[in-house]
Amino acid sequence: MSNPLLEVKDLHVEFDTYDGTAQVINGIDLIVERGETVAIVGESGCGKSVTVKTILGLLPEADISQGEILYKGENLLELSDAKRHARRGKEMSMIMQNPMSAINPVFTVGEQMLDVLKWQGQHRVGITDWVRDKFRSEAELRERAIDMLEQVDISAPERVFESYPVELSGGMRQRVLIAIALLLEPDFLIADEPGTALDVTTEANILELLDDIVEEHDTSVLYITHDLGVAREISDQLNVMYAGEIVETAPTETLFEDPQHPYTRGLLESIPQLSRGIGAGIPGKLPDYTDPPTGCRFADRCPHAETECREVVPHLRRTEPEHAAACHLFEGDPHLDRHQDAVTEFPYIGPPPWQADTDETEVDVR
Ligand SMILES: Nc1ncnc2c1ncn2[C@@H]1O[C@H](COP(=O)(O)OP(=O)(O)OP(=O)(O)O)[C@@H](O)[C@H]1O
Ligand code: NI
Repeated sequence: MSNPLLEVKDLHVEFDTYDGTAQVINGIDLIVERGETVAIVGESGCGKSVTVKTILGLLPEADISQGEILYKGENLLELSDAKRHARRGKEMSMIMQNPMSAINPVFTVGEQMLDVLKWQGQHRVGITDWVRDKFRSEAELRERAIDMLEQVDISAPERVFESYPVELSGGMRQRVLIAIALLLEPDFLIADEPGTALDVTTEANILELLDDIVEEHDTSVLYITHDLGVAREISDQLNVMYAGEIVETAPTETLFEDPQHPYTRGLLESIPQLSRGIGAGIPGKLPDYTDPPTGCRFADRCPHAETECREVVPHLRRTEPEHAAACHLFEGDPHLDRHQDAVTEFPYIGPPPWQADTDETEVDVR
């Protein structure tokens, strides 16, 4: 059977807020196979960052009320802080959403890179490695850091090595962050919207770069984005997230060819409006996490919602061998039939946007 690198099972994450308990993550299941790039897409506030920060153990204020996070078969939630920290150092690495907040402004790029090489690497290595690392000369470490800067396509690596973060452009800083994240050759890389702070061309470059590096080092990646186009480009498996739940998951191409959940379909249809943000094409907004709906969290925005949808939580279920959706329209065969009707009457579910384009072209030609 499969032996995934990461398996998140029925994860629930809550926060205490002034308005009460915010039930942000509501039973997420997630699998990252070895060597695979998995994306999570969803609109702003749907819980993407909370999910990845929980995986990395970076949210001490969060209450993880239920669930398991298995990494190489070991439940991270049961590990001591020290052990978790060690995993994070070598095996897992993260590229943060905001490059400026993730880099320390008072140290040069080089100082920060050397720091990672000297200290973080130590947690993971055996004693022989440790002794070897300890006596490895500063010059050697410097060489390795500069080599990594070169690998992320920084053309003047020596100069960047000596620079302070403020002296660099946003794109350059993001490259530096990628270099730092890859320094210890992690098995697992989490990238939380590494492109958001950048202009489109720079983002495309960064994506390409990440893709190359990941292939070369056989790294598994969990990639967070609110951009379906980006997710399509970079991922093998796609998870659509809505209000702290995974509402649909499938191999990326399958998901684009046969989107099933009404939310996914809404997202695909609103691609032309992406400049206004994902989800902007779907009327309504995310529910209040301190007072979430009883049934489907998307029901209020779903023109096809029925009584059952408002009363019963739809769980993620397999609809095809590699495809799962959390929607009552897909529960059992009779419901599948019901879905066939829904396809024609559902306002968001016309033909997918790219097919609509093709049809139009054909009409023009005639
Ligand atoms: N430490 C916290 N305490 C209380 N609520 C939090 C905390 N961190 C996040 N939240 C809430 O959890 C929800 C999900 O936030 P999250 O940052 O995961 O969204 P996101 O999907 O990453 O959005 P974006 O695309 O804007 O980054 C939000 O409503 C947010 O206010
Ligand atoms: Ni986020």
